[in-house]
Amino acid sequence: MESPPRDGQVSAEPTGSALVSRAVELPDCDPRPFLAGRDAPRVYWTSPYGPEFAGGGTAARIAADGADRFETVREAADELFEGLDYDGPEAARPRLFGGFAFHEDHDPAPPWQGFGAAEFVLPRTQLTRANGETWLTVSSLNATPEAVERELAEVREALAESRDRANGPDAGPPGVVSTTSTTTREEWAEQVSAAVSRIEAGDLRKVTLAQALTAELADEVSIPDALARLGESYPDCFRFCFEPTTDGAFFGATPERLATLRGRTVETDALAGSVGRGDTPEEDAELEASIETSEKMAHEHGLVVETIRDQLSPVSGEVRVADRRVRKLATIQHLWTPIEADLTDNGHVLSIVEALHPTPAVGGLPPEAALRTIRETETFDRGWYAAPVGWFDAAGDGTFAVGLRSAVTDGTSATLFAGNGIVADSDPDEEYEEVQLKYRPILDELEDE
Ligand SMILES: C=C(O[C@@H]1C=C(C(=O)O)C=C[C@H]1O)C(=O)O
Repeated sequence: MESPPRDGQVSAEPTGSALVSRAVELPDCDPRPFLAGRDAPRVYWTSPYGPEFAGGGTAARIAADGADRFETVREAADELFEGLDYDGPEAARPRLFGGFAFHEDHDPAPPWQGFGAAEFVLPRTQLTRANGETWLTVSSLNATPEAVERELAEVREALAESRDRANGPDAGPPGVVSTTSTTTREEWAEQVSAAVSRIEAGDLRKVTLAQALTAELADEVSIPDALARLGESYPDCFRFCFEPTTDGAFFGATPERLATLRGRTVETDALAGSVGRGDTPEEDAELEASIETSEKMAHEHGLVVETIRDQLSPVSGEVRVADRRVRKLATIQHLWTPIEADLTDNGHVLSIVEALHPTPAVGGLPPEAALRTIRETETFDRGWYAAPVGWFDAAGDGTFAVGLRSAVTDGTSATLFAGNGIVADSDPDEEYEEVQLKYRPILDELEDE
C-alpha cells in the first residue's frame, strides 16, 4: 500500500531524488482501453483545442490543504521537477494532473472520500495524443534511466498485445434507478429570494447557488466508456476525470476554461448567462436572441468580465477582452467572452488559477460575501465541483478548467452538481429550469436511452 502524501510533500522521498521520464511513440491507441486496463489513480484530460491525456499509477503525488494550498502545491512541484531527467518530445513531457476543492477548508467526507483540498498525481504511465501522434511516457522517482526504459518497453508491449485483442464494446449507460435532489423547487425559491434580499440590501451583487442530485445506478458506471460518450456529445468541452483512489472518480465535460498559461500568455473565459437549445433552428435562434438582448444577462455576464479583468491586471500588461458571443453546446447556450493577457513576468499557471478562483461565474461578488452566502445556503458539499481541475508541467505551463457539468461517483451511485448565477432580478423558476439543464450532460450519460 502506498502511504498518503504528507501535506505539500511528494509521496516518495523528494530530497535529492530525480524524476526520470522516458517517452516512446506508439501506433494510435484508444484511451478507453488504456484507462480500462489501469488501476486508480487514473486521470483523463482533453481540451477542445488540443492534446488528449490518459494516465494511470503514481510516479509522484502532491497533496495540500488550507489557504496556502496553491502555493504549497507549486513549491512541492518545483522541488519534484527540479531534478527532472526527461527524454522525449515536448508533447509527451510528464505533467501533474489534479485539482482543488471549491472551499479551502474542504473535508474529504463522502461522496468526496479520497479528494483532498488539493491533490495532484504525476502518472506512472501517461498516454498523450497530440498533433496526430500518440506517445507513451513512463515516469519514476529514484529509478535509473535503464529501469525506466525497460518499464517503457514492457508497457508498450503489453499495450500492443491488448490492442490485438478486440476492444470490448461500450457497455452503454449504466441506467438510473432513482434520483434524490438536495433542493426542492420550493426550497430553491426560498434560497433565491433570500439571496435576492441580500443583493437588494447592498451586501451582495451576485452569487452562484447550486444544487446536487444523487443518482442510484442500475449497473456500475464505466468511467472510460462514459468519457468516450461525453467526447461524442461534447467535443467542444474540456473533458476530465480524476480518480485519486478506487473509492471515487470526479468526471465531467465542462465548457469553461479557468486558465491556460503558455509561456507568458494567459487565456481564460468569462462564461455566464444561460438558456436552453431550441427544438427547431427558429426556436434556437429565438433563444439565442433572448440571451443576447437580455439586460439581466448582460449585467450578470459583465460582472464576470470586469472581475476577471481586475484579477488579471496586477500580474499582466494589457488584458485583451474579445467581443461577447454565444457559445452553443448540445443542451445549453451561454454568453461567452474569451479573455487573453500577457504576464509582465514569468509566471506559473497555479498562480493564475489562485488569482481567478472562484470567478464570479461560480462564486459571486464581492467574493467574501458570496462565499458566505454559498456556505449558509447550500445544504451539500461542493467538494471539487466548480473548482479548478487540470494539469501543469515543469515550466509552470498548463491548463485548468472549472469543474462544471460534472459528477463524483463510487461506481454504483453518482452525485451530480449544477448551479446558476443569481442577480437582483433573478426569477426563481427560470433559474431552477436553467440549473436542471446543467445536469443534462452527465445525466444523459448515466440514463438508459
Ligand atoms: C454554475 C454552473 O455554470 C456557470 C454559471 C452560468 C450561469 O449562471 O449562467 C453559466 C456558466 C457557468 O459559468 C454550472 O454549470 O453548474
